[in-house]
Amino acid sequence: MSIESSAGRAFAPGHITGFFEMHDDPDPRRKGSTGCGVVIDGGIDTIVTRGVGKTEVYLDGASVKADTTCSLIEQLVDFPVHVNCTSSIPIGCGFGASAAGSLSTAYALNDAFSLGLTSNQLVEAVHIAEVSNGSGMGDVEGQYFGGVPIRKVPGCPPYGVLDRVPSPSFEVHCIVLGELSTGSVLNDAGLMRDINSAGRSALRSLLARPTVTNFMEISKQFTLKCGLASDRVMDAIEAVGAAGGMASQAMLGDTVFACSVEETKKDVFDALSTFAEVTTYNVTSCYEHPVKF
Ligand SMILES: Nc1ncnc2c1ncn2[C@@H]1O[C@H](COP(=O)(O)OP(=O)(O)OP(=O)(O)O)[C@@H](O)[C@H]1O
Ligand SMILES: CC(C)(CO)[C@@H](O)C(=O)[O-]
Repeated sequence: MSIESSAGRAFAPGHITGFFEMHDDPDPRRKGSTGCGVVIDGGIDTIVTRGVGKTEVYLDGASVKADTTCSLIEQLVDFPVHVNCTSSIPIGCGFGASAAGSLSTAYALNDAFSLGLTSNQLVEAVHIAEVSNGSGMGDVEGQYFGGVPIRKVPGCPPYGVLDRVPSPSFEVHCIVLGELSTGSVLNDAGLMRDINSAGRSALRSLLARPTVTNFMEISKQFTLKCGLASDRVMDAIEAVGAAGGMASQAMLGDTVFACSVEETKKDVFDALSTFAEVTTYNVTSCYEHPVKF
């Protein structure tokens, strides 16, 4: 329901990718990534109203360029929109912020202006905006699916095929050490060859044993193979391992995400704290059970 006439509000969660493979295709709906990640309870909360003159996007109070969100809006409506995003995830650090900002905008527009679109139609519009701007390749599919989504076939519905690592809810602890531009990695053909070959075998291994522990282990192996990690990222991953937890690099960011069983949670948190401020998010999932990886 709209919060007032011609205003809409929606939240979309962040998504951290552990490993991925890119798939090119002339049809943007089929172009995208396969891989696996986690959907977190931090994300972007967006309010939209009809704009005056031109579309404007504000993020945490400041005006931003937001090309992805602007291309999404152009697909859905033919009038200017005022977009006000509030984020509880870092931007440009591997949390899928461009997709979360665009997906929340899509839901809010659908509500505010009674567009009558389904979730799949909104996801398709965001997916097209993401791949045509090179800001993401599969985050939006993960975000709408939730939990620990496995992207088995690239693209938006009905082309993309998703599944999930079955798991109760658990926490992920994150540290951001810097920024990594998604575009600069995706446009580097040499780097992408290594990433794609590592991503393909990672997906095969995960599907053979789809558990959170295996996801974390495979993501770490992927991080080691594709060489995107800074020294500090590698040191933090090692420190978490020594503290009894599991950690990997958030793709594509200069960011580490970690999880652990209850017994080592404090040690893992303390280990990460020596590198940077730790933010803890919850990964919601399909069933409830005391966490036991
Ligand atoms: N509605 C929005 N809210 C926030 N950022 C947005 C929005 N639309 C577009 N953006 C832009 O997305 C960029 C961040 O995207 P980028 O792909 O670099 O990282 P990310 O989406 O946070 O992480 P990932 O590496 O997981 O894709 C920022 O420059 C920001 O301006
Ligand atoms: C390309 C990517 C790793 C970073 O944005 C992510 O969008 C994904 O998993 O497709």
